[in-house]
Amino acid sequence: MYKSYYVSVIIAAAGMSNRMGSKINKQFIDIDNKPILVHTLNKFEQSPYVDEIILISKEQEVEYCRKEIVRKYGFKKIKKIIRGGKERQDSIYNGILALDEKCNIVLTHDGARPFVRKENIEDGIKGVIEYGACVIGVPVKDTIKAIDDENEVHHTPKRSMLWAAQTPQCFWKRLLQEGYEYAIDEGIVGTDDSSLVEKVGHKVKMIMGNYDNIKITTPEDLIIAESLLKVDEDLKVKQKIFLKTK
Ligand SMILES: Nc1ccn([C@@H]2O[C@H](COP(=O)(O)OP(=O)(O)OP(=O)(O)O)[C@@H](O)[C@H]2O)c(=O)n1
Ligand SMILES: C[C@](O)(CO)[C@H](O)COP(=O)(O)O
Repeated sequence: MYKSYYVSVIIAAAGMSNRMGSKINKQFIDIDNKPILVHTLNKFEQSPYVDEIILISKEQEVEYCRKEIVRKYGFKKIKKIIRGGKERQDSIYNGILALDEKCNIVLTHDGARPFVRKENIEDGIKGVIEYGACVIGVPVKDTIKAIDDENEVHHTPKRSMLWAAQTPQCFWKRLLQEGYEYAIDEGIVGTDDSSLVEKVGHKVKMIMGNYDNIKITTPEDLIIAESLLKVDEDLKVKQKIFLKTK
């Protein structure tokens, strides 16, 4: 369907895992007997719309990723393993510099979001073709308060206008590059890729994702992750029983 496009995915896996407090990079922790990062990479490897994956890793983990992730699990679409930088933004920028010259659509994704669905990947690519830039996200469920330096509530934004941004975040390559170059020139640091593209003045469309596309950040997220996998397994068993009885 998208054969005239070359879709690259940058997977950021070079963080410090400070909030997880784990001795090893949180992305190497097993859930359902496989590292979190392997679950994430599988989703993109299996998408027929993805042409290449650029994996961003800490310098001292590049060899580990090559042997224990790429070779061991037989990933074919991972074309390069690139070292990350201090912030997520620096890591993604290193990935942008390493993209194949044929690339015209880029999806950025957190290695720590293993529950991305194939529909999110497809919706993201469609979103780029239609709008130029889009982010997968979900409407927030809590009431959000903006606070001041004294921790006093400054104001309460209207909840119906608030969405939580997830990844994948998806762009024409030239828009993403423009956003990142502008951020470097102006010294802007954002917590996601979209915010940099927004700063240049480009419109970014928000696309409905799923509440289970969590970013594994703190220890309790591991418990949630195991439960989500169990729900997945239960569903598969139910589907098999359903198909057998049909
Ligand atoms: N310099 C960095 C920082 C983050 N990431 C990646 O970006 C994703 C989202 O970041 P986050 O969940 O915040 O991971 P960490 O930075 O590792 O977490 P913490 O802030 O708790 O240290 C993760 O997959 C992480 O590995 C990265 O590639 N390079
Ligand atoms: C990109 C992101 O996952 C969107 O929710 C998020 O902003 C990453 O932030 P973090 O500070 O690296 O957790």
